[in-house]
Amino acid sequence: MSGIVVEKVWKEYGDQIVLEDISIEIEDRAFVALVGPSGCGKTTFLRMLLGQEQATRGTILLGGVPLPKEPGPDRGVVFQRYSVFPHLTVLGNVLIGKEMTAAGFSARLFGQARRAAVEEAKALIAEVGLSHALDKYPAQLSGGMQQRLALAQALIMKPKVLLLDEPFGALDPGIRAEIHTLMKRLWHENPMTVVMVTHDMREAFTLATRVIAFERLRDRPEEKLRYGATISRDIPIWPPRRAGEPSLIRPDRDGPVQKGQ
Ligand SMILES: Nc1ncnc2c1ncn2[C@@H]1O[C@H](COP(=O)(O)OP(=O)(O)OP(=O)(O)O)[C@@H](O)[C@H]1O
Repeated sequence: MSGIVVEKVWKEYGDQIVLEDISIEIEDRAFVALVGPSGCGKTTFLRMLLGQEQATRGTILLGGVPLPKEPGPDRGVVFQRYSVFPHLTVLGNVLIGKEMTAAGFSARLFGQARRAAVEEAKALIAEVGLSHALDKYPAQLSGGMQQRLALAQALIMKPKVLLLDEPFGALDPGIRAEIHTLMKRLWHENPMTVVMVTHDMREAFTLATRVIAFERLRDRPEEKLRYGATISRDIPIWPPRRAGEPSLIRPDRDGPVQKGQ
């Protein structure tokens, strides 16, 4: 199970309260979009889910158990940029997670284990439409291709939760629409919960099952540093989208997406 429960979470840096009293239940297989003004703490929240930052107060549960205090293979992440390793090829970038976990310190796989990992990586690379670029390096790829690669790199570890920090924010509108279709397909096909930070409301409403807005509700100058952002809106998408299920009302918009679309 990949549901997330956030209970009375606060995040403070020194005197500055970034997030205050956040409580939310994110159901298994949801696709949550986090929106809100710049600097209100969306990335900080995502980094807490990743395990890169710890809550100052409160608890976060993943699948009913406390979140480990460091990033792990159960949580994949894709940033707006720099998610992939520049010195590894497309294939190398997708294989690296498997190599690191299976082979530990030497970061090498051998024999049958390597062949199986290469096959799995190639299948995933095909899923994201990069089969023709197996031996290319990230610098030789367009921005959209790099983000497709970053998705494949995260997904090979079969994360319970995929965390996306404005992953498509730097892409041109046409490329962005294509990658949205891919993202929908990946969410329908992989048993994971997705939490995505975005500035783009259209993107939020195109992809998500639920849109959560963070906001600093009290913003008097004298209180500026002593109040953090909290959840100001929690909007379920209607008609509802459900992972892996065609929608009776809007199958073209909300149902599983065919490969090649
Ligand atoms: N490691 C840190 N140390 C101190 N302050 C930090 C740290 N990380 C973030 N902050 C502060 O926390 C606040 C929220 O930052 P965060 O990046 O989470 O906001 P955001 O909503 O993601 O912003 P944006 O939409 O512009 O990316 C900012 O005031 C930032 O300066």
